[in-house]
Parts: sequence; C-alpha cells; structure tokens
Amino acid sequence: MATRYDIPSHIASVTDYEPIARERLPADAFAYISGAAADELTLARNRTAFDALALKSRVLADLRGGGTALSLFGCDFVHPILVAPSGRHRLCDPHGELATLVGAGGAKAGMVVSTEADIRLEELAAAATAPLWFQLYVQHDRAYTLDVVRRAEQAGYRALVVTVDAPVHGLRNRELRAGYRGPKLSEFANLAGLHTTHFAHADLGESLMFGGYLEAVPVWEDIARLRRATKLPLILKGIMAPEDAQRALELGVDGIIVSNHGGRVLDSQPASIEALPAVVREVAGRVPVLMDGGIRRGTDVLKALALGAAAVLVGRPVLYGLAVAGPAGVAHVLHLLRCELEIAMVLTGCRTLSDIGPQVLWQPG
Ligand SMILES: Cc1cc2nc3c(=O)[nH]c(=O)nc-3n(C[C@H](O)[C@H](O)[C@H](O)COP(=O)(O)O)c2cc1C
Ligand SMILES: CCCCCCC(=O)C(=O)O
Repeated sequence: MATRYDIPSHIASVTDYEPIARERLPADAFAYISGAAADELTLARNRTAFDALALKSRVLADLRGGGTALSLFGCDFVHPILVAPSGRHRLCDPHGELATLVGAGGAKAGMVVSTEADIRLEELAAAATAPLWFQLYVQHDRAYTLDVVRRAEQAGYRALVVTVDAPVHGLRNRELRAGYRGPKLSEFANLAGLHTTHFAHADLGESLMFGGYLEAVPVWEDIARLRRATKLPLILKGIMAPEDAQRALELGVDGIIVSNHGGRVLDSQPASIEALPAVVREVAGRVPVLMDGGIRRGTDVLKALALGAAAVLVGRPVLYGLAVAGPAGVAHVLHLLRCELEIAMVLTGCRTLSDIGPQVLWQPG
C-alpha cells in the first residue's frame, strides 16, 4: 500500500514533482509556492536563460579521485546544492520545516531557514544534522530584529543570510487570483509578539509607497549595523547589480547571493544566471558568490559554477518534493540534482568543483 511518503515510481527528474504537487496541494497554496510577481516574466526567464547556455563535452579525461566537496563560511559541504530559504513549509507537510530538515540532512545538503518558517528557529537548530544558516528579514522594529539575530546565534546557526531584495511584497497576481491569504507577520513562529505599524496600503488618491511605509524599510545603514552587531558570517541575498555588490563589500559582508527571489518580487528583471557574471567580476574573488533562481537540473548547477558561483540554492523544487513525499521527496530532489551535477562534471571533464570554469560552456565559433 502506498504511504504518504512514497516517491511516485515514474519520477525521473526534479521537474516531475511539480505537476504532482499541483494535484495534491490546495489551489491557493500551490499558487503561493509556484507563482511569482506580476506577469511572471522573470520566473520564466530564470529558466530560459539556463536553457540558452550550451555545454561543451570533453572526452577521455582521467577524473579518478575527484569529488564535489567544498567549504563555505566555515561549513564543510559534500556538494554545492543548498536548500533556499522559503516560508510556510506546513503548507506542504504537517511537520513543516522539520520534515525539510530531515530530507536535507539525508541528502547532506545545507539549509537556509527562513524568518517565515512555520517552526521556531530554536527547534529546527536542535534537530539539525547538517549546517544551518538563518535567513533574516529586517523588521520595521529593529530591536526585535536584533533579538532574532541573537536567538539565531545562540541556537547555533552558522551564518546570517539577510534578504535585501524585498522591502515591499511583490505584486503576486497569481496568488491574488487564487485567493491566497498569508498570515500576519506576528503569526509566524519566529516573529511572535512583533508589532507592525506600517502597512503598504493606499486609499484612492493616496500614495502607496511614499506616504509613510518607507520610513522603516531596511537601508544600507541597517547592513552596517548588523555587521557591527554580529560575528556570524553575513551574507546578502538578492543582489543583482554589481554596484550593490561593491557597496556590500565596503560594509564588510562575507558573501553574496545573486538572486531575483525566484521572480517573486520585481518582475521584468533578468534571470539570476544572467546577472551572475557581472557581480562575480565586481567581487573579484573577495568573497564567495552564490546564486539561486531556476535551478532544475544538475547541468544548471554546472552552468552556475562555470559562471563563477561557489554554490547554488534551490527553492520551489524542494517544496514540491516536500508536498509529494515529505522528507523523502526533499532528499530525492537534492539527490537527483547532485547526481546530475556529477554526471555533467564527468562529461565536461571536471574532476573537482574548482575545475569547473567558463571552459565548460560552449562558445559559438
Ligand atoms: C514559496 C516560497 C517562499 C519563499 N520565501 C522566502 C523567504 O522567506 N525568504 C527569502 O529570502 N526567500 C524566499 N523565497 C525565495 C527563495 O529563497 C529563492 O530565492 C527562490 O525560490 C529561488 O528560485 P527557485 O524557486 O526557482 O529555485 C521563497 C520562495 C518561494 C518559492
Ligand atoms: C515584504 C517581504 C515579503 C516576503 C514574503 C516571503 C517571501 O520571501 C516569499 O514569499 O517569496
């Protein structure tokens, strides 16, 4: 008899999970997870940009003794594929992020826990078997925000990932059409007791953004303050412009994640993989640059590493795996990506991650 956590036997690749998740999840929850901002141009472009990159196969290389291990911000990983931060895992599994954690641990993948997780960050840290990083949304109440940072430090999180690309919620048209309603901020497990004062709301004839809401959204000074406030490695997530990468480095950040938030905030941005090379050039090896957005194949991981990413994060596929088969689904998604990456490395003549460079990309002519 099939159980809730059985992996459907016909699943051959990560993308096979999505249609099954669509069948199993309520329509509004699926819209929240799968959807993006406005016309979802960036969501689509995150995929088409990967597809447009071709690989150059190499033959007969002796690759014995190779592997995919790496070290990042003091954490050792056996492969460069991490779980991206995302909120509300209980929509997919009754055990929420605890189930994701078990799956990530099984696949020996690092995981970034979202501020908007359904389980308290302390409970997750206590259950972790692999390094955990904490994703921070700077709240309007800065003292409360600092308290969350202290909790993450005390719980043993190994890095702080500050998401900087969402000072305001994206225009989630698909969510609206499906009738999705998220919880209030203070209803999230990690934000209990938070008082929110500024909502993005405008009566007819009033300004939405310029009538008070911006008084409390994070600015560069907040990053400077966080830098002074914590000894944890500080990583900014959501950088697309080289100018912003430069500013982040001046403030002493330890890492950058090139990301357009899976197309969920500002529509009409380029794909993350398109933005990656210029950021990597600007950073010039001073700190690790990671990326996310559109990773669905091991070949995508290889392409991202070829363009200078140290590691990648995966968002929606992990949630689809969780919705379909709980921890086993999460582990399977991550395992498939890792296996596909290893096969792609062998076929492009790369023994270790440091062998992966622009030479694996097909250059016309
Ligand atoms: C349902 C969902 C919730 C998300 N929640 C967060 C979040 O709480 N914090 C954050 O920094 N990014 C969040 N993201 C963005 C992801 O971290 C990541 O940038 C994006 O999903 C990568 O694109 P992909 O889904 O194509 O892999 C969320 C993404 C999804 C799909
Ligand atoms: C104003 C910040 C909204 C972020 C919402 C959570 C998230 O990151 C996502 O759904 O994506």
